Amino acid sequence: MTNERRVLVHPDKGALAGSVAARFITKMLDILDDQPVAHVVLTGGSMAGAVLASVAASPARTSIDWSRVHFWWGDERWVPAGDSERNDRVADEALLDALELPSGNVHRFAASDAGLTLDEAAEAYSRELADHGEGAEAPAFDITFLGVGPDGHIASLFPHRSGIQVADRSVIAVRNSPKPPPERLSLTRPVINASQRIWLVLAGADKASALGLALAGASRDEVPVAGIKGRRRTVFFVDSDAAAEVPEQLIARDY
Ligand SMILES: O=C(O)[C@H](O)[C@@H](O)[C@H](O)[C@H](O)COP(=O)(O)O
Repeated sequence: MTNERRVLVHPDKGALAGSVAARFITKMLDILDDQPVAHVVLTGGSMAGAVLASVAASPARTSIDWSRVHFWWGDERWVPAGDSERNDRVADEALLDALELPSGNVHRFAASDAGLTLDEAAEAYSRELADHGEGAEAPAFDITFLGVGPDGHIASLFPHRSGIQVADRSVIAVRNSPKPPPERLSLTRPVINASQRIWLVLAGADKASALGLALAGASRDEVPVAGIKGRRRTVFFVDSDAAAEVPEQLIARDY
């Protein structure tokens, strides 16, 4: 097995969501065969919603003992609980509401109306990560999903901002985000890269340039996704529009 980054191209968004959902269910079964608990990081964005909705719609999802799965988020927007702008709303509506999960398995970032400052909320999530880290600052996540912005941002780590360079903490408070809302919470790059598997899901022509640059060796300061690599596997699941600028030798077509 190689730890090189791989790009799997699908004909369109529907095929992409279905393929990632099917692989997720299969991989979760494998992981839970080998270990008592799995840790999964979720993301916001439309493709993440489509993947999770496809998991929810799959009859095979009942074969997973979801009580052994812990869900975390890569980033969150600093808005009130339940706000339609929150990244956890995407996951709740697409999948989590349909699963009978113990509440202790769902690890949300604090909401802006929880009575904490942004910095306190970052510290609270750091502590929660460490509580499940078995001695490390965070769990070695089994699967981390990431969306990628047209500017190459992942989680709330944006180009030419200090967040992508932070390595001394697991969670940062983000202010003046170039994408609204301005205040956010985000995992840092080292914690994301400590994941066993990182699955990036991207669709659309507006992602082609960022993906092409990242795979061609751009700096993480310029294109944050360029700095992302999991311990065992890093897979870019993309549609053909997003793949337009990927070097041909890196492409595997999944159809
Ligand atoms: O916090 C956010 O603003 C979003 O979560 C964002 O980071 C998203 O993940 C990417 O922009 C990809 O989104 P799409 O899948 O909708 O293109």
